[in-house]
Amino acid sequence: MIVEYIRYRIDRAKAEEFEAAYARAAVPLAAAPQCVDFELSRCVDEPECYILRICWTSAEDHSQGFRSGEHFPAFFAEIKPYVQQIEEMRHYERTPVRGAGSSVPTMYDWAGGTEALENLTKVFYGKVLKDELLIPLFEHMPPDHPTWVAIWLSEVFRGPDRYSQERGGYHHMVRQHLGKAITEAQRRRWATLLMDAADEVGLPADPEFRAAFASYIEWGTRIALANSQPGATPPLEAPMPHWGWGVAPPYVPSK
Ligand code: HEM
Repeated sequence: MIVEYIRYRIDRAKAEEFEAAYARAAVPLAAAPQCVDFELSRCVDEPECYILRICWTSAEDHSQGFRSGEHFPAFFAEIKPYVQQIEEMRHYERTPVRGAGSSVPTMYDWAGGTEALENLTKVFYGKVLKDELLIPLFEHMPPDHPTWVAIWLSEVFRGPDRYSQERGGYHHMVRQHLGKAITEAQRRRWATLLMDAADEVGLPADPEFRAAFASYIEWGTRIALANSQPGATPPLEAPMPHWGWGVAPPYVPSK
């Protein structure tokens, strides 16, 4: 992916016209398969200055694919009158320095932290040990298993990285599922009992949290099942997965 920055200096009297032209140009831009996303911002301190950021799948895709593609003529027709006002138009490579801020709470905090997740797994494994489909897999589990799963979930949901620091991270976890030959019926029961436990211990029940939580559990259980099949050779080293809110961040009423 490559980021293109285009800086404009637009006469204040033309600002409204310029923004309207870009709103129209956004339609063919959004339709172009080479375009990842884009955003036009106006400078608060110097309102004549605008910056357009466009992420392209690659510099070549932009210069060759988009410019000779079917969406370019409609895009260019709208912005052509402003080409003379461009002060900079260049591609930038992204660096690894990036991240999310803390304006949105982590799923870990929203869930209630380690205590809430430990409570969840305690109640959950109580159910597992009474379930005839799951007992064969878990009857010999060590007593601290629920705690370690809670510590894993805490780290996945952006809480403390204790599973990595104290247990061996992804490398340790992935090996626990190898050779277990988990069936689809067992996977589904595992996920269902976890959701029952979430209700029972009062994990936040808002649609946003439960949707994000369930999506991790669906993903994780499917991976556990795949990794557990006879002959499966999953990578034994990989970064710790982290899960966020996805398309629906938590609903916080405005004050
Ligand atoms: C999101 C899904 C899942 C997560 C996050 C998860 C997490 C974990 C973790 C962290 C461990 C190692 C705990 C430790 O460090 O001691 C583990 C072990 C294990 N998991 Fe999972 N797991 C998932 C899905 C499943 C499913 C679907 C099954 C079977 C239906 C399963 C069966 C097991 C078993 C049998 C062990 C070994 C228990 C033992 O030590 O005897 N897991 N899991």
